[in-house]
Amino acid sequence: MSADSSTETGSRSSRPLPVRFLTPASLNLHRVFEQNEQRVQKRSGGKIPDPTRPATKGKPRLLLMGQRRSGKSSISSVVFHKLPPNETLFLESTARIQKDSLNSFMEFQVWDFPGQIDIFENPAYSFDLDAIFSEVGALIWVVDSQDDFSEATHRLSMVVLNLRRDYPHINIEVFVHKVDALAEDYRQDIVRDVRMQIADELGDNGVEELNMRFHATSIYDHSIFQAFSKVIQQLIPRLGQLEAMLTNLCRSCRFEKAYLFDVNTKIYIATDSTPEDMASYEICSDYVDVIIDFTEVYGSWPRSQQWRERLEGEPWMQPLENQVACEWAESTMVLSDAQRPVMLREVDRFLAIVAIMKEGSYDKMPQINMNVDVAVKGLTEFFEITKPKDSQEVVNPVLQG
Ligand SMILES: Nc1nc2c(ncn2[C@@H]2O[C@H](COP(=O)(O)OP(=O)(O)OP(=O)(O)O)[C@@H](O)[C@H]2O)c(=O)[nH]1
Repeated sequence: MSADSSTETGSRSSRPLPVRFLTPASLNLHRVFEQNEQRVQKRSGGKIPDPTRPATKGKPRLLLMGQRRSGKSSISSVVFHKLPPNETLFLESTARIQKDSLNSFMEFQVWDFPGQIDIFENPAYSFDLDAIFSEVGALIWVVDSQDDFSEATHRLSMVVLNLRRDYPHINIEVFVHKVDALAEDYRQDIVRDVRMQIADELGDNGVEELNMRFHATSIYDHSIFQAFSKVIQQLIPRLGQLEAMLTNLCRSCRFEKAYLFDVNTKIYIATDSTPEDMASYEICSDYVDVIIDFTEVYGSWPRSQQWRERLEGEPWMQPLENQVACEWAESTMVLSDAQRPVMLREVDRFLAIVAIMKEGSYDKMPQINMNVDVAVKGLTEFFEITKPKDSQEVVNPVLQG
């Protein structure tokens, strides 16, 4: 879609909005980097992803591990291949490690491990641990919350004990999964139980610090995308600077909330510093869906194609040769219930800024668009600066029994 698809309903507020102009000076990223370094260290407890460390040297790898039928393949299929959640009922059990290379804003791989294989204990299999764990960005351990999870927590504890000496940098993320069957109030109780079981097991083995994060997830709502967003954000060097840019944009444009989305997966790779809430993520994520559906029907392509195919080919808003050239995609819509405009602006072929604006700010769209232009330039420069120098894939053969 090349044109602005702005629509507006309801009355506009006459109250003038103090929309500030961002200037190109805001693009002095090196200065911004320095200013924010301390703040980021404080917020992340000193654990900033270091772009030079081995885990992110090549294509970062996400490992999906856990018990049989815990939902690993379903998660991968729903998040990265747009499989409708109901269709995961027909997925077959994974027999071998499934390696998926994803061509997204950042190149990374997802390895789906068969639940029945215990790579540390099963003598029938011989694994080159270095080939598996040396390039890992995060190990995602999936626990089925609808099942007895004592075996799952025990196996995770064994994995942690086996990995901590040789691969201490690996981020371990625990997805307490299938929480859709649990009442809202009960979900955090289950997460707490899982956490306590793991803490007890590790404590019995002399490990006091529980160096992992827990997420309540389900493929039937947005929680799985939110959890993956957190996982991916750990892999982004200088995430704090991205957040600072979005916070700056929110202040200058009076946005309530802004996200930088990977449109293909609907993972958000950064947001501003205001507290995160599921509702705003859902609105923005659904808006990405609307725009994608709309462009499939009315976009600049000769025929409707799958989004994935387009991403692998031309940029998402590439105009046809015989059409008037457009430089980017943008869209604004006013939600009829809350009178709050939502806007989307393409950053590059993979990324888009999606923001919820304050009521009445639609009147200020020209200034807002100019500020967003500056932010887009800043983001483009950010990714240029932080692009890994040596992003060539390191091929590590994995021995399978
Ligand atoms: N209710 C519910 N069911 C889920 C969810 N995620 C996955 N499932 C179901 O769990 C079952 C097993 O899912 P799989 O993705 O095949 O599990 P797996 O961990 O890959 O299993 P293995 O390949 O045997 O290791 C399927 O019937 C899915 O539909 C979820 O969030 N909620």
